[in-house]
Amino acid sequence: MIPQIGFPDTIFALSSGRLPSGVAVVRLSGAQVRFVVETISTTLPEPRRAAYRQFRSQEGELLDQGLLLFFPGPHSFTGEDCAEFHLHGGIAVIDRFLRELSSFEHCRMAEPGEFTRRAFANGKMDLTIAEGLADLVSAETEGQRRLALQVASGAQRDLYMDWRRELIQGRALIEAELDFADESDVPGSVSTKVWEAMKLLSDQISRHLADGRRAAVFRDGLHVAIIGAPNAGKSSLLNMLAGRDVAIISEEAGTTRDLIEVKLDLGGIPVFLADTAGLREAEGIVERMGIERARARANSADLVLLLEDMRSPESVPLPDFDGEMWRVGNKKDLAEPHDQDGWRYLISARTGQGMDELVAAITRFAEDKAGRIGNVVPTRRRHMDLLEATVGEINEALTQEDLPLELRAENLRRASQFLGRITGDVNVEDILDVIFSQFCIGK
Ligand SMILES: Nc1nc2c(ncn2[C@@H]2O[C@H](COP(=O)(O)OP(=O)(O)OP(=O)(O)O)[C@@H](O)[C@H]2O)c(=O)[nH]1
Ligand SMILES: [K+]
Ligand SMILES: [Mg+2]
Repeated sequence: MIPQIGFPDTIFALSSGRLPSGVAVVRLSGAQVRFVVETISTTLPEPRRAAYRQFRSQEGELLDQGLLLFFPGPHSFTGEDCAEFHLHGGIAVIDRFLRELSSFEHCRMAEPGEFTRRAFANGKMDLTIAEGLADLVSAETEGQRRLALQVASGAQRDLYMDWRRELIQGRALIEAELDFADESDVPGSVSTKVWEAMKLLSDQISRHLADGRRAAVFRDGLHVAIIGAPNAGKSSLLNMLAGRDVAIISEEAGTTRDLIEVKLDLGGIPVFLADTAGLREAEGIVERMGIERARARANSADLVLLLEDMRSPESVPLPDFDGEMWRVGNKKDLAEPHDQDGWRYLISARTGQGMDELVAAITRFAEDKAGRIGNVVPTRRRHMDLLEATVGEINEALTQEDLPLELRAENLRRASQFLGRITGDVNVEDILDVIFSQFCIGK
């Protein structure tokens, strides 16, 4: 049985979404749960079975009626006694119910992520699984959901624990060789094998880091900027791709002054698409500022769509940009056949011609950037930093061949500690606040 770490407070929160809603779930965890449940609904229901009950205040006033579930510790999400009240999702209902819970001694509202933090403290999950759950709750695209689920199901933890075991074993072999050096007839033979294995491990972690840099696109999204001369049809293209009237369109050159951004979901990848001010020698200060923003945005984009009116492509002062840029010819509906040279894609932002091809191409570009989901990848900056530190230690051990073996074994020890910090097996007290504060309340 997992020993329960004694938290003094019983915590509760609205764990379901925004009110009003059909049903709202209020979750509790802690030592007072049995008492609270018995007081509000007279008796404790059978463990893990939904019971239909009336819920009453300590003064006997009817608060609501609905389903109640009781999960005795340690076989619960947090490892403590837990309960769930399924209430009517009215603002006043929930407000009154939460006030009632606060009136119990040692009961208080949970902090963001506090349920999961208790689950971690009680050995119910490692840190990567906790983080995967947070990502699962906040996943907005299919790609994010699949990555988060992979992490939440423990694939990342298993991989890092394997690597850590390998490091610990390597170090143990080297230390054994040191201890028994005099008796060994072929000194150095064991450690040679260990260093070979460590080289393979270091390469494997480096590849994993490279996959992680690609997969960051799932989290941070792909940034696409539409630039071009005034009246090329940039805002028309943005509206067409967004499927709604986000930006003002007019025949007046210089309509758009500010950056206008929409978020699309292309192939499960979040794509941030920005409409920008038309590039020209502007008279007015506001337009000049808008053009400055357009350039800055194009410079930091993963992909730039340079939009041109096919009938009269004007050369615009291009931002100096070394990323991917596609020339896209617009107003195909108005253009003559001989106007059609020199563009990668031809579209009409008014009629929608060529739009499917363009969207498919941006989606392919995003997918290439992100790599395939399937490999386990590090999903957070925190993982990347610690993995880089791990590789750094291993490589130091590998390259410092003239150093005494003790010191090189010490590098391996530090490497395994860095890995242990990812899963939370090695002292992580200092970072727990940061990690769990990013969760939502009620999780
Ligand atoms: N016929 C036709 N008209 C278009 C097309 N795309 C845009 N237009 C028209 O061209 C004019 C300018 O379009 P906008 O989308 O405002 O152009 P813009 O590039 O955002 O212009 P600025 O914000 O001023 O830089 C509007 O009158 C649009 O209706 C197209 O594919 N076909
Ligand atoms: K315009
Ligand atoms: Mg515009």
